[in-house]
Parts: sequence; structure tokens; C-alpha cells
Amino acid sequence: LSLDDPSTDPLDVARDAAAFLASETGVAQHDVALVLGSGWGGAAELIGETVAEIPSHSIPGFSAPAVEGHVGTLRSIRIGDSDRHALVLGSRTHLYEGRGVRRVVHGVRTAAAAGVRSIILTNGCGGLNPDWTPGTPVLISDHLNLTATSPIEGANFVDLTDLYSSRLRDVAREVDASLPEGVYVQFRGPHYETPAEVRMAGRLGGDLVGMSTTLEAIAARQAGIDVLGISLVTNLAAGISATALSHEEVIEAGRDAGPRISALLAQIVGR
Ligand SMILES: Nc1nc2[nH]c(I)nc2c(=O)[nH]1
Repeated sequence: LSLDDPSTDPLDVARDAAAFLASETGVAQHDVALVLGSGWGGAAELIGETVAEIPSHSIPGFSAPAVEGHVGTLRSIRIGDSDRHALVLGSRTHLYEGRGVRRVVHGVRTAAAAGVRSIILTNGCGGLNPDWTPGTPVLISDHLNLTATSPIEGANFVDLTDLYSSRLRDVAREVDASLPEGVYVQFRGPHYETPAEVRMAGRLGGDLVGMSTTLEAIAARQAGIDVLGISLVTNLAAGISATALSHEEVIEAGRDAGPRISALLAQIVGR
């Protein structure tokens, strides 16, 4: 069974991965999944005790580590002192890696096959709103998928209204009422946008620009699981600020925001 074989049903590979996961972790069913994008790494420890951690390349359908030495893992975490478990997908495949859209969404499909009812997709992104300084977390209210592709195959006309669950956004706002909302625009990447493309995204109604998330969200909806998307603005998108932000400022802002956004995520998961 290979995701690269068009005759393979990707859902069969996801079911194999979920079965492997259940046997390796001893956790038969996970309740919520999280994809931790750049800047969100610290959240796992705050959610609860790690029950098991598995290198993702040993799980059916997950590719070998994209970056040498960066071994992606899947972690099963007991949520607080409850008997619920979170599945933390530590390795994200981006569309720009050219491994195909099936691999971009395989983690989400595996989480769905593992029984999760909701998924929290996080990412690092560029912001179009100058009020959202680097380090600001923003709830995703909707998206513009500019990748010109879809994870859905065949005549499956999946409805995407309320794709970014308003119920889950309300839960997030119970934790932090000050959280702003925005429309997330996915560009294919890996290059950043030109200032003209950032202006175009703004004219189209976008507030955030990134290179992930929209395809994973669509696959999650196809699998029938609720989606909460949260972006971390790590930089002002190209052309938004008169002075180009220094890379150091961006890194520093992301790092400083770490503890706060990790606590936010852990509190949301705990509800
Ligand atoms: N497309 C896009 N992706 C990003 N990821 C991060 I972190 N910053 C950006 C950005 O400015 N644009």
C-alpha cells in the first residue's frame, strides 16, 4: 500500500497508520489531534503526560524526515488528569516539498482514523494587519486556498461552510477573549510573497499569508472532524511594514510568544 500509487485508497493507508499507532502507543482511541506549526512546539508538554512518542517515518504513509536530523514524531499525550488523549502530529509535510497532496494531509487522515473528533491546526504566518505585531496569535475564521489543488479526489463535493468551527472559536475565546480573527491565505511557496501578492491577498479579503493549513483543514472536514485553526503572526507580510523586519526580531518575537501561546493551546485542549 503506497500513497504514491494512484490505485491505493489513501484512507486505507490512514487506517493502517492508525492501527499501527494504537498498537504502538497502547491508546485505542485519541480524542483530539494537534498539528504544531512554527512557534507552537512548546505546547505538548503543557497538555499533559506523554504516554508514547513514535518516530513518524516508522508509521505507514509518513515520509522519511524531510530535513536531515529532524526526526518528526507522533506523540500520544494524556490530557491533564482526564482519560482523554491528544495526538500531537510533530511532523508536517508542506505542499512545497513536492511529495504530493496525499502526504500533506496523511497526518490529518491518520488522526481521523485514530478516532479524533476535532483537530487544532496551528502555523506560523505573515500578517497583513499592522496591529498584529509578531507574536500575536490569531484565530482562523476562514481561508483562501491559492494552491490550485485539493486533497479530495473524485466527485466528492464537500461542503466547507463553517470549516473553521465557530463553536471551537468560541471555546478558544473563553480561554482568551482578546484573540483576534482573520482569513488565512495559503500560497504554495516555498518563496515568500511579493509586496504586490500581499496587496492582492488583502484585496481578496485575506488577513494572514502562509504555506500550510488549508489543505489539511479540507481533508479534516472530509473526514468529518471539527477544525480549530490558530496562526501565530511571526512577521509582517512583505511590504506591510515600511522597514523590513530584521530576521532576529522575527525569531525573538516568535520565541517570546512561545510560553503564552503554548499555555493558550493547552488550556483550549483541556476544555
Ligand atoms: N507565505 C508565507 N508564509 C510564511 N510563514 C511565515 I513563519 N511567514 C510567512 C510569510 O510571510 N508568508
